[in-house]
Order: sequence, then C-alpha cells, then structure tokens
Amino acid sequence: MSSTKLRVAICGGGIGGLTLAVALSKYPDIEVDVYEAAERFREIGAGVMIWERTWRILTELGMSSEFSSIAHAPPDGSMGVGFDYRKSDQPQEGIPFYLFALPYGCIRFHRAHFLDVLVERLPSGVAHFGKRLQLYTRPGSDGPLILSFADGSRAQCDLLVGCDGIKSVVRRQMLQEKATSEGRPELLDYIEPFWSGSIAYRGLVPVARLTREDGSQHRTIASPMMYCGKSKHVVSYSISSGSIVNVVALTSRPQLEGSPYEGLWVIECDQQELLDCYSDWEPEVVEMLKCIEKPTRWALHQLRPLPCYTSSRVVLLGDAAHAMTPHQGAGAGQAIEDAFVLAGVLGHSSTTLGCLRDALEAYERVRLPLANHVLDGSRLSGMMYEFNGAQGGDLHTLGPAIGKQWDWLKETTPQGELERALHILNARMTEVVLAKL
Ligand SMILES: Cc1cc2nc3c(=O)[nH]c(=O)nc-3n(C[C@H](O)[C@H](O)[C@H](O)COP(=O)(O)OP(=O)(O)OC[C@H]3O[C@@H](n4cnc5c(N)ncnc54)[C@H](O)[C@@H]3O)c2cc1C
Repeated sequence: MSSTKLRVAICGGGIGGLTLAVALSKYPDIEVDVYEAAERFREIGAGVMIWERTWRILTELGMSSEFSSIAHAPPDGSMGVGFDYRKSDQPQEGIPFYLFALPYGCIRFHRAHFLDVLVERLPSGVAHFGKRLQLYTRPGSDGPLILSFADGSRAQCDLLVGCDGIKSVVRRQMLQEKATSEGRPELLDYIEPFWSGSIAYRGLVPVARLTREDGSQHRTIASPMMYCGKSKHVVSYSISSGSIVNVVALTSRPQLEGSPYEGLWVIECDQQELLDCYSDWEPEVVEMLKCIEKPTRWALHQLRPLPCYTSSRVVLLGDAAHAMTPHQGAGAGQAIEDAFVLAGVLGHSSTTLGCLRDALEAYERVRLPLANHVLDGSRLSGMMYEFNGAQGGDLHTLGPAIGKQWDWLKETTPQGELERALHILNARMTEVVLAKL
C-alpha cells in the first residue's frame, strides 16, 4: 500500500514555488512535483531584501547557514541595518532633510544566489522543466486533477498550487470557474494585473565604482538608502558581501494608475533616459545613477487584493495570489510566508485528502488578510515616498506615517500565523466529527 497521503503539483519554480517544495520535502507522505515553464530555474540579476520575520522562516526550514553565507548584512543579532529616508529632489534648498530612519533591519541578497540555495535543497527528481501549464481538468468530482502542458504532456495531482507569478494561468482558470460555479461574476475583475502608473529603472553597480578618488565612499555602501522626491524615489542597498549595490529608481504618474500599459513590461533602455529623469536631483543620487550603464526599465504592475486564494483542489501562492508593488520589499517575503503556512497545514498529521478543502481554507483565512494588507500598504508607502499620499509633501508628518505602514512586521509572527491556521483546521475537524455523531 502506498504511504503517500497527498500528491502536490507546484506550478512555477520561483522563490515561492521552490520554498514550498523545500518546506514540503520534510513530510515523507507528501509527494511533490515542481513544473517550471523555463528550461531551468532562474532569477534576474538584481537584489532582493527580506525582513527578520522571513529570515526566521528560512532558519526554521534549516537553511540559516546557507543563507547566512550569501546574506548582506548577515543577521548578527541586530538583524541588519534599516533604511535612511531623505528628501533629494531639490538640492538647492540646502541641507538634505532626513525624513525618517526605519527601525527595522533588512537582510539583502543577490536574487540568483538566493534561488541557488533553494535549488540546492530540492530533492532530486522533483523538478520538471519546459512544462508550461495551460489548463487543469478534473474528470471526476472526487478524482485527481489532470494538468495539461504546452508541450502536449500531462500529469496528475491531488492538489495544484499556482506559484506561477503575476500573470498566473492558475489564477485565471480558478477565478473563471469560481465565477461561473458560484454565480460571482465580480471575481473576473481580479484576474488581470493592472499598471501601477510607476516605472522602475534597475541596475547593479560594483562598489569599486562608488569609491571616489579621495578614498571616500558613497553613503549607500554603509546604509540602505531611500531617496525621496515628488513623484520619484530611488532605493539603493549593497548585496553580495557588500561588493555590489542594487539600485531601483522609480518615477510615477499616479493619474495613470489602472490605465493599460502599452509595450513590454521589462525592457533594456538607455542610460541617458534614466539620467534625464533625475538630472535635477542631489549629486549623490546622480553620481550613483551614472554608474548604471545598462538599466532595465520595468513597468510595475500589481493585483487588486483577491477575495479568495483557493477553490476545491487548487490554491494560489506568492505573486499569483498577491502580486504587489515593491515599495515595502515584501513580495518575495510574503511568498515565503505563504509557503511556510501552506506546508505546515498540508503536512499536519491530521490533514488527509478528505479534509484538504478545510486545510486550504485555514491557509486562506490566515494568509489572505495579511498578504492583502501588505499589498495595500506597499501601494500607500510608494505614494508617501513620492509625496503623493494623504500627507503630501509635509516632511514632518511623513516620517511617522511611513513608519506606521511597517507595523505588520512586528504585529504577528509567521510561526504564530501557522499556529492560528492549525487551530482553525483542528476546530473545523472537531466540528465535522461532532456533526457525524
Ligand atoms: C523592482 C522590484 C523589486 C522587488 N524587490 C523585492 C524585495 O526586495 N523583497 C521582496 O520580498 N520582494 C521584492 N519584489 C517582489 C518579488 O520579486 C516577487 O514578489 C517574487 O519574486 C514573487 O515570487 P513568485 O515565486 O511568487 O513568482 P515568480 O518569481 O514570478 O515565479 C513564477 C515562476 O513561474 C513560472 N511560470 C509562469 N507561468 C508558468 C506556467 N504557466 N507553467 C509553469 N511555470 C510557469 C515562471 O517561469 C517563474 O519561474 C520586487 C519586485 C520588483 C518588481
């Protein structure tokens, strides 16, 4: 007799999908397959930062030493350095105005190195490449799901986890079917991501280029920086043992939020386009941007906060569920929190195929409110950094208002959230047992 209680298919091998695969690999009775559309796992050449609560998950999953060896600044008890926010758009006004110092440290990585650690931890035989999911079907009401891929192949599973990013095909089909079967046409409004009205120029700069002839160094080498100004902001922090600085320079037209974005979402562009955008900013910013020879230009899209993450044998995770703007450096962290909680409820000894729906609902009840809160908070934070929020350019009220957006970092812990999900699941199972008596 097979000892497998659940066959889980993970669609998409980004940070979210791979973290889930690693987290599930500790349960011998769960069979895992990762179906990735690309020919290999890959991340872009850019930085990614996480917060202490995400770090604790990586530690709990037994990966702290691998992540410590590639982290900058590695956690040393103080959990890294926080961002300094300063006003940078009108240098002629005199001494730069420090808006705020974020009291939470961030831990920073090169994305490719981050993904490599997860790939290393993946059990062999789990990954399948060149598998672009097109649709799933469920021939019998109680039977497995059949997955159909673009290469003509098929696979079976008991549970499909859509980790296929912002343009998720799993989200599309799930919401379409739910809209029909539950008579909720409004769910169709949540399928398509929308343009946030912001463009981000991204680049990596070797630290050596930010060391001046007199030996002095650019401020961002020592501290993550958030340079703020009207309808623009620039984020910079060092990664890769402090040898590289990750730069994201944003420019926004809030009135265009929600309008269609014409053209490719990601494209290489001229350095001059970037420099023209910030030509009147303080020299410290311009000095850094001049070191980005080949910026990439990203049209930042996001989702409306979804009203549901699951339906029957299908569940969403990461950007497929809550793609957000990057203004709180939290999209990947939220994907990791999803993976941690979902693996915990699926792996729980009392979760079986028969109560899968209850397990998924427990996941959704815990993860949806928090991830959607961070999604909304990211948008609001971006507006504040660019003086387009409720405080406008009032420099004295902006700092505390920005700080408040981060309260979620300390209000809960992922471990506490998992306990809450298990509590919901256990209570539901008790209800079911009592109903049968
Ligand atoms: C400018 C910018 C800066 C950011 N900075 C940060 C940060 O500092 N910290 C942070 O936490 N977050 C940050 N984010 C957000 C973060 O990058 C994302 O939230 C995170 O990468 C999402 O991971 P994911 O695994 O859910 O999706 P993805 O990384 O998009 O992975 C999806 C995977 O699914 C695959 N796929 C897609 N369709 C299919 C299909 N049909 N079949 C099979 N496979 C498929 C793709 O090939 C891909 O491998 C930033 C985002 C941006 C735009």
